[in-house]
Amino acid sequence: MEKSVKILITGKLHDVALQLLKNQPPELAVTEPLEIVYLPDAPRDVILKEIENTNVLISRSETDVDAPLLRAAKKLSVVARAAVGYGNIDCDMATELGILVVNTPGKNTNSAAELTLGLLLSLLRKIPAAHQSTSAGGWNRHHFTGIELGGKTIGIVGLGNVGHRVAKFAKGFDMRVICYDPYISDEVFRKNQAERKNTLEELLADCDILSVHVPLNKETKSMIREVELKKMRKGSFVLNAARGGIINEKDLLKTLHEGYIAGAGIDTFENEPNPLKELISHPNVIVSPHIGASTLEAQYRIGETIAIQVLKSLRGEIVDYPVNLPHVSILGSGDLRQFSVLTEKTSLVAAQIFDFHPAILKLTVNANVNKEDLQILKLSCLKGFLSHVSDEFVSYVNAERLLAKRGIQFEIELKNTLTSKNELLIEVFGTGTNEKISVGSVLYDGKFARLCSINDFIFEIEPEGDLIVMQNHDRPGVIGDVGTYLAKNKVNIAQFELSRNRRGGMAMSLIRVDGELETKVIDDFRKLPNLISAKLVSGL
Ligand SMILES: NC(=O)C1=CN([C@@H]2O[C@H](COP(=O)(O)OP(=O)(O)OC[C@H]3O[C@@H](n4cnc5c(N)ncnc54)[C@H](O)[C@@H]3O)[C@@H](O)[C@H]2O)C=CC1
Ligand SMILES: O=C(O)C(=O)COP(=O)(O)O
Repeated sequence: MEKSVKILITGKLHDVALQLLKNQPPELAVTEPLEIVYLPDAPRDVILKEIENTNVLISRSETDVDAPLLRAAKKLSVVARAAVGYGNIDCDMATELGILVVNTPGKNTNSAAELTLGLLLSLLRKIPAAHQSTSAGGWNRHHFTGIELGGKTIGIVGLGNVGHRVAKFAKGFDMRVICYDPYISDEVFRKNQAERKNTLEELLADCDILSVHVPLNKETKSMIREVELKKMRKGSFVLNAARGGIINEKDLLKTLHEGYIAGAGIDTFENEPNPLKELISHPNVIVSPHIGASTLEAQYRIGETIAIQVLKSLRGEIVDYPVNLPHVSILGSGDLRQFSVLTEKTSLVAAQIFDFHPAILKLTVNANVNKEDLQILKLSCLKGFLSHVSDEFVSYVNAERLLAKRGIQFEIELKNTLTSKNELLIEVFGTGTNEKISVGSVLYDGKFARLCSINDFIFEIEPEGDLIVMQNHDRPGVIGDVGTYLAKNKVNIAQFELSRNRRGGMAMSLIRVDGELETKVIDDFRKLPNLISAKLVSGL
């Protein structure tokens, strides 16, 4: 029976995602059948059980993808976060286990920013309370006198996707916008017409409304405590549509009780789905149940993007939004993709032919690629090498860590001497003198891949299927013996390439065979006359 790939979905997804996974467009089609298990409201114990044989997990913020869950997953290769914030995923553990984490940045930006403004207007114009009173038959116009946004100063912490959109909307309300974000350039501030504040303290002292739009991490957890809140002017307002805990909830509650902070609009809480009761029921607090991303439009974009990320990862392609991969700019580049496949195969050849303890793995690239693209070639090289020498599951995600664990040094060199073809050389050095092997390959026209050298021997052979790498004395009859032996064992030769250093000297042959070679066949092959060595290279 054909092996299927299990995709477990533990959060509500737009139907477009399910349809894309079920009816894959030809350019994203995967070979194995997909078993889609859609459990948007499953409790933890059910998820823990289901995860065991899951290959891909798609989740939203309610699923804690923590170390116990990741460890319980025996076959997991991708965690797809159908949104932006991935604080609910133990990315370090995922990396350790070689699991790729992807997300969908930018797809819910507008929705999150609109909700932030919605909370702000609701808060300053007391809309929810006015609604409640009026719909209950009341008509109390004086009680609901509010405050205008126009002319007020909003202090934004984090001028990223959501922050800059909030800034734009706030400008539309004639607000003054000031921001604190130490990680972005002056240019971005200028583009967003946001006044830069160099410290959080400066921002707090100068705003009427504080809105946080940073990820929750060690640095931002409780970055706004009582002491920070009290640096704001008395009667200021705060908004949190980012993550619960960025503004310390107990401290916020205290300043609300004291009347120091006039009100708060909150979408995200420290303890979801059971937020602090006193906070959510405070008369000056307006709340929503983490719905910043919950619009039809955002969910459509997220659903579409996450399904594409999952299909790309299953096809072994580079995904657009990796969370725990070094950034690579390979996107859409077919040539680079072919070149990275060739790099992996060349490295796999190298890994199968050296017979010393490796100390250094070196990749030399002679091609028209930029420095960022080199990163993907590096990972391909490490993956190819380690998938043969390591028993652990090797992926782009954990390849660097696994190499470091083995104490093997990695070197990389980029030469840009040729533009018409992409060449690469992989060298493995041992600790002793003369302990060195090198394997070279070339990609012609972005599609024709050839292995072209092993040490000083020159070839032109397709890196496909199984190869016998044979060293022999350059004497008459060797090729005949090899042909007869393989034919006797019903092994068909797909390609035979012979190279020698000098007449009557040493020769090396690469024999590409159809099908997989049995161990016994290669063991007996080594006993043929005039052979020095014969190595089997498989998995190409
Ligand atoms: N309520 C909801 O449903 C939603 C919540 N979010 C939350 O909002 C956060 C922001 O989302 P995006 O704008 O898309 O992310 P982003 O990554 O585009 O922006 C985050 C910004 O915060 C800045 N930053 C990081 N650490 C900082 C620090 N210590 N001090 C000041 N600035 C800092 C970064 O430089 C970056 O510019 C997400 O991490 C997510 O947790 C996002 C979308 C929906
Ligand atoms: O994008 C984010 O960070 C969000 O908070 C949205 O999360 P959700 O998809 O609603 O679980």
